[in-house]
Amino acid sequence: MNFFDKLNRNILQNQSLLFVGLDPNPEMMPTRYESEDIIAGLGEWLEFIISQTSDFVCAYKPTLGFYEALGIPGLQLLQKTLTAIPSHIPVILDAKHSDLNTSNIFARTVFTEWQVDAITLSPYTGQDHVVPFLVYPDKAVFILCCTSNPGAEALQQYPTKESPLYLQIVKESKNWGTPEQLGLEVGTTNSEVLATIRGIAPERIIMARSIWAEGANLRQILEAGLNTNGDGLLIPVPQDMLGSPQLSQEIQSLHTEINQIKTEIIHENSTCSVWFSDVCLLNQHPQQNLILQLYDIGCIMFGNFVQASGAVFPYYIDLRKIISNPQVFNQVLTAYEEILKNLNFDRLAGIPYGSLPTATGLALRLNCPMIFPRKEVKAHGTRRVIEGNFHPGEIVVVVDDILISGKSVMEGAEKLESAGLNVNDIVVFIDHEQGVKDRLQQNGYRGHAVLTISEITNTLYQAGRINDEQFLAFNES
Ligand SMILES: O=c1ccn([C@@H]2O[C@H](COP(=O)(O)O)[C@@H](O)[C@H]2O)c(=O)[nH]1
Repeated sequence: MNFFDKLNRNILQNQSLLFVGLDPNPEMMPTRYESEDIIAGLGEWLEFIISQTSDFVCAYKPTLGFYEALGIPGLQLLQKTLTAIPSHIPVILDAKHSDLNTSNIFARTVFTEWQVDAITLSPYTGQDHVVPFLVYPDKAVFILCCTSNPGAEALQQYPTKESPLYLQIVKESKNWGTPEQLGLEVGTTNSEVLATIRGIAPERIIMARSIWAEGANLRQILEAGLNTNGDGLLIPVPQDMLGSPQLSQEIQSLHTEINQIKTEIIHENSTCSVWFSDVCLLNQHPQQNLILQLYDIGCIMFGNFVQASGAVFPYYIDLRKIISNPQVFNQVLTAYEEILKNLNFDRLAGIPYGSLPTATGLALRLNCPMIFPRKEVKAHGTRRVIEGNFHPGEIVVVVDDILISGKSVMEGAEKLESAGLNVNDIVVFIDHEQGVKDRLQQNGYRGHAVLTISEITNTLYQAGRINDEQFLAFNES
């Protein structure tokens, strides 16, 4: 199970957004654990913390620096701590790793040997540093966006309060990994900072830090940091509480208080009292992962977009972007392939320009000759309407990105037919619905689509990527 699912399962099971920092800090260790053997005392304390809190948290966060500071016995203690954490609870190793040169080997050690589920990283070395951690698909990273340390302000707020560096980190790091694999670490006592980050990154898990430093206003923190589904925010258990012999009771009452405020906030924010979506939250679309990735790389946009026909749609699909993301491109090709393998054809044709890379990828994968009808015929050279070799009478399957009115794909098919080729099937990635497949049928073509636009919007809504307003705008269009 991947980090994201493991985390969400614990959030649900323990009804908790709380996480516990496991810091073997001798300065914070309660006196009742003091002994000749400091490592043994710290170990007992950490085991007590885990046993008292495991029913009330969604994750643990051991801080590597505290273990390292204790030398080799400290790293042995880390192993003991990791063993003591129940295996169903995700572990976020707080390493703030920042060295590009050691990133490959460090990622391998923490994820395959220590088997932690996620790690915190410093953003300064950029995406190159993050990639070695993201090649482990079940694991995740948290990017340090800001800290509450007053001395850090000179950097974090630079160059201006309106456009500070820490917000640039949030914006930039969103391009580095999917929301399932990349979360944000936000250390702040200021709920406005949290609210601004939530506004920029509505889809990310935010791991809040330092919120208790100035006597936190829990309600403000939750209002600022929760996502539209009322989660997506991890709250630290206050450090002082971890020294208490009544830890279990204290964490339980904090847990109750948070859930109570959270319920109130969700209730207050549910502005849509009469409208119920018909999305079934239990059924996950088989292509959910791919849909979310397409959304995250900017292939699916919501807003008011004018189409070629002049009509305004509440969304725009730009599948041309997939060529810049080989991992998503590959998955898209696999989805087309699933349909193509059941069809009968001699050649494959892409509709320029958007679908030429896809058709090329499929031709290579299926070892099938490719051709394409030109969009405009050149006034010089061969003046060919169809590029590539073919024999009249052959069957050609047409591949395109999205069907809106069906005009572009049918124009392409007609050019192929006027050259003596036969087109029976048209395969697209997205069907806009509203009768376009029937229109193809009336013109003698069978239309096939990997996804319909409503499957996409339902999935995005269900996953919290789009809000009620965007979802409603789509359904009313
Ligand atoms: O969201 C969209 C809408 C349209 N396109 C482009 O238009 C054609 C499909 O439109 P028809 O009306 O079916 O001709 C499609 O091939 C795209 O090139 C788009 O990319 N995204």
